[in-house]
Amino acid sequence: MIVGIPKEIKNNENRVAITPAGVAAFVQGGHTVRVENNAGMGSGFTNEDYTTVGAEIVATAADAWAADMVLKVKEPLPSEYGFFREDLILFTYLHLAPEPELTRALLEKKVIAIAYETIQLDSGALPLLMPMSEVAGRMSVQIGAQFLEKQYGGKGVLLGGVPGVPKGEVVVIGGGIVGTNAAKMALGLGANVTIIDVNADRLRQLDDLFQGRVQTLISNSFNIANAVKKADLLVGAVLIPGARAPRLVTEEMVQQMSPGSVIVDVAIDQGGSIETIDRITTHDNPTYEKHGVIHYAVANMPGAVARTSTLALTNVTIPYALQLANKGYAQAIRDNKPLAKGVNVIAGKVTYKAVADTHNLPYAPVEEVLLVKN
Ligand SMILES: NC(=O)C1=CN([C@@H]2O[C@H](COP(=O)(O)OP(=O)(O)OC[C@H]3O[C@@H](n4cnc5c(N)ncnc54)[C@H](O)[C@@H]3O)[C@@H](O)[C@H]2O)C=CC1
Ligand SMILES: CC(=O)C(=O)O
Repeated sequence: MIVGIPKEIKNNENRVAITPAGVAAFVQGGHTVRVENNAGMGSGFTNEDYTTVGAEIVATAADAWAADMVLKVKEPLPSEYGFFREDLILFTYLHLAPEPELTRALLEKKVIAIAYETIQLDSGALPLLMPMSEVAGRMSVQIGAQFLEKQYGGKGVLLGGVPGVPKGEVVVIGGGIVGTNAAKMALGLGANVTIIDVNADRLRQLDDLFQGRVQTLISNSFNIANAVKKADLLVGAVLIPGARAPRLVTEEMVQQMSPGSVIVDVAIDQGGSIETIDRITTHDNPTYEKHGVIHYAVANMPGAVARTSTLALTNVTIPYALQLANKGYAQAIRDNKPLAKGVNVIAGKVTYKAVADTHNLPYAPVEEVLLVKN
């Protein structure tokens, strides 16, 4: 199989979908890997690092997309839709719920679109989202701490306080991977931390994990309103896999926050969980102010710490990509239930229910589509 690795083109997206170690594994399996010129530079991998282990360097994005399977990091942008074609295997983050146009383009061109973020183990864990959620969760607090500083427009609160002075209040909505990692960092800085989740069992686990050092609250609008009001830093970290993020924090709640507070909505890649977040921001221009509150809504946060993120991401994506290459997509999907859950679009059908429901499109189970297709 020919595997293509285009250079990422999203604003400040420095990650790349393969490392030299990944190339070596594909080449050992008898595959050809075409890496776009300088695709790895943002993560510290030179063209030579790739050619040494057997990759071909290709000059243009079109050359990299002319492959049987394209591995990427972020969802394709409109300028890349022209590379779609029938039976191209596209393995990447897709986040289709807030992306109707991308969904339509993948359907029309009958791409086999497999989303990292919906591959799911029987335990419910999302193994290809997890490492980037660890990164973004940790980053959310360091970013929030920075924007709380006066010179960045914040209210001038040090999250850990100092003896004799109140600590900062960090409120995290969603106690999964992002939320847990945000809480770890916030506690490490010495802040007061509240975690809100809809799943009471998850709150019990968090209470054990943090040995009572965080306040846990069940998610309802009353608890959210009270917690948001006192937050210096609010982190949005909810997820319903595949679906648009629920809007849990209303504009009225944001108006109750004190001026110079900061919101970091990590869940923006699934559409965002805060009503006043009405746009995706970029690393170049990461914040805007509304009701005196700083809003941060960057959808590719890990791109800023690309070396760490590329290594962490490819550790988990490449084993699945190798199965797709070694067995062919149909057999790989049949053999691997978690991988099958990653298939969002195939043969012009939406095969992930939450995506179909969000866009009011018919849903077709992937197993049924494969039966008809092959
Ligand atoms: N902006 C960025 O660069 C990045 C964004 N993300 C995104 O962060 C979000 C969170 O990801 P993970 O932590 O990995 O997900 P997760 O599945 O580990 O955790 C989500 C949590 O939200 C909770 N939840 C669901 N509905 C809720 C509600 N109504 N109220 C309160 N809690 C609720 C769930 O019970 C779960 O504990 C996802 O949208 C993910 O794609 C992840 C990495 C990077
Ligand atoms: C999860 C995701 O969208 C990212 O790492 O950019």
